[in-house]
Amino acid sequence: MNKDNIKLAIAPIGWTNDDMPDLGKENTFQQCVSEMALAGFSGCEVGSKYPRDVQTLKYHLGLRGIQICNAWFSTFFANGQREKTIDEFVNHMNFLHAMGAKVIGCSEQSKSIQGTTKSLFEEKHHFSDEEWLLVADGYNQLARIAAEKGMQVCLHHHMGTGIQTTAEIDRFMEMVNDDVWLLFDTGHAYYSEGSQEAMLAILEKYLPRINHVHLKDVRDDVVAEVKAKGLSFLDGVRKGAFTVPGDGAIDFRLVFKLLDDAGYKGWMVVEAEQDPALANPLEYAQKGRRYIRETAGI
Ligand SMILES: O=C1C[C@@H](O)[C@H](O)[C@@H](O)C1=O
Ligand SMILES: [Co+2]
Repeated sequence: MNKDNIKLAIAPIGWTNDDMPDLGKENTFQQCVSEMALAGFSGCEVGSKYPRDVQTLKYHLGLRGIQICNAWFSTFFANGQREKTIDEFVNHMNFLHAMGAKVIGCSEQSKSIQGTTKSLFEEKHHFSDEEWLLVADGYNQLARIAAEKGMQVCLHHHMGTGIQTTAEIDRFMEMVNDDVWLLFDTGHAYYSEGSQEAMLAILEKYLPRINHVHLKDVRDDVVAEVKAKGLSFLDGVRKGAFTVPGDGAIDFRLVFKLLDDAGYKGWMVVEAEQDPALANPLEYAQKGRRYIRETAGI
């Protein structure tokens, strides 16, 4: 890949899991960001253990040559919580802006089952026409607010949410304005659609609308178990559904080629939540970094 176009980051969720804070609770913020730098990354997203004071966070990241590229934001438009979502979004955006990030990765969490014990493949919510209108209108509004700060909003399609499948991503992207972008997550696309081809089809279709990329690999045998036993999203994470690029079923050479051919400019973030007691975060960060060097040439 063209190394002038790409910056490589890693998500802190491999050290301490924000969805299940008991996973990796022993890992400290400073250990996490030191190991990110040691593994060869120059950026990261924001985890629950990070200091939220801008000066303190900049100080610790500056020591290690790490930049903040994005932080997850949950929206609740379909639930009718428009004003509350927008108020919280403005605070979140201002924090990210102060940290120098350019994108704000959002996930529509109304009726999401990602943090519940519900069966991932059997009990997911499907938005009604009315809910879709609320979501699209809300995201158009967030994009307008972000543009005033010179920032961009992107939607994180996610397992267990109302915007998970190819059809749901299509519907969302058709309904929103062109200044709402897509955060493409390889792992969630593969997990949802069940094949490399379907995952790549989403990437190819939305290349001009993708402004942030999460690189997650998937272990097929764990996904099969989640399906067969009717397990939840979090059960799957604990069992190791996700891992770093090069350690699962996805052939990332095709992902990198599509992005490179399209002239993608921006961050690629290794994001591989699994149990840190089973997958040493530094070891896996190094493994993912090595694979990217060998396959993307960066
Ligand atoms: O971007 C993400 C953030 C996490 O909190 C989430 O559950 C994970 O799967 C993901 O893709
Ligand atoms: Co992600």
